[in-house]
Amino acid sequence: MSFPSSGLVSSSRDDTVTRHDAPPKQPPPGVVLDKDGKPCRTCTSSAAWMAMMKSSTGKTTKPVVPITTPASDCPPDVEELGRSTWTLLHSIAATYPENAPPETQSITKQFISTFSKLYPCWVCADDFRAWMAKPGNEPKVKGQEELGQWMCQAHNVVNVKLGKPEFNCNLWKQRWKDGWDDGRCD
Ligand SMILES: Cc1cc2nc3c(=O)[nH]c(=O)nc-3n(C[C@H](O)[C@H](O)[C@H](O)COP(=O)(O)OP(=O)(O)OC[C@H]3O[C@@H](n4cnc5c(N)ncnc54)[C@H](O)[C@@H]3O)c2cc1C
Repeated sequence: MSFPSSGLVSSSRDDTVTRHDAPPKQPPPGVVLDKDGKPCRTCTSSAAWMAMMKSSTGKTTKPVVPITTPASDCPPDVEELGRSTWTLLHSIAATYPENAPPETQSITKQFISTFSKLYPCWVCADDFRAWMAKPGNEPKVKGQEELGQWMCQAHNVVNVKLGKPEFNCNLWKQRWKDGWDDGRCD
């Protein structure tokens, strides 16, 4: 499926901005388009994706049973991708050295920089890179506590953007390393 020549501003991974000249055509509500005008699945919630599929065909695909959420072995939407990625990123912080040697600090900075260019939700990646580029927001990689706090702060920026509550960063280690003090993870 494609939405050619959307007329909308769309951005690409190399930070160029493309304007299509054809008459404007709105993407379906909540659906983010890629630079080539095709819907970006990893930038879109599964609810918006399925609504688009339904409206484009007039019916759900393979309607053996009413489908309200995709099967668990479908390509990830923006939320599943995000949850999996935060799990990886916070887990890296949770297993990071207390005091990282220079080589480890260097590869961690490289990893975060590369990650922010390759993240499959391009709108998310663009915003993440823009936030990191602001003074004071560059990755803090000297040791575990510093990296964990920075990751928590970065995650909170996205939480706020999405209208979600901020996470208490004093608790990041219980959530991602030690388990909760009440013992439910033991
Ligand atoms: C770099 C990045 C940028 C993103 N940008 C966007 C975007 O622009 N638009 C969009 O729609 N989605 C974006 N996402 C996805 C979004 O952040 C969520 O992952 C997604 O909405 C699913 O949210 P969730 O409520 O299931 O929990 P998530 O936000 O995925 O969090 C998973 C778990 O982490 C814990 N947690 C929550 N906040 C914190 C924190 N601050 N520190 C430590 N632990 C925490 C909680 O226990 C939570 O259940 C982005 C993801 C990443 C990795």
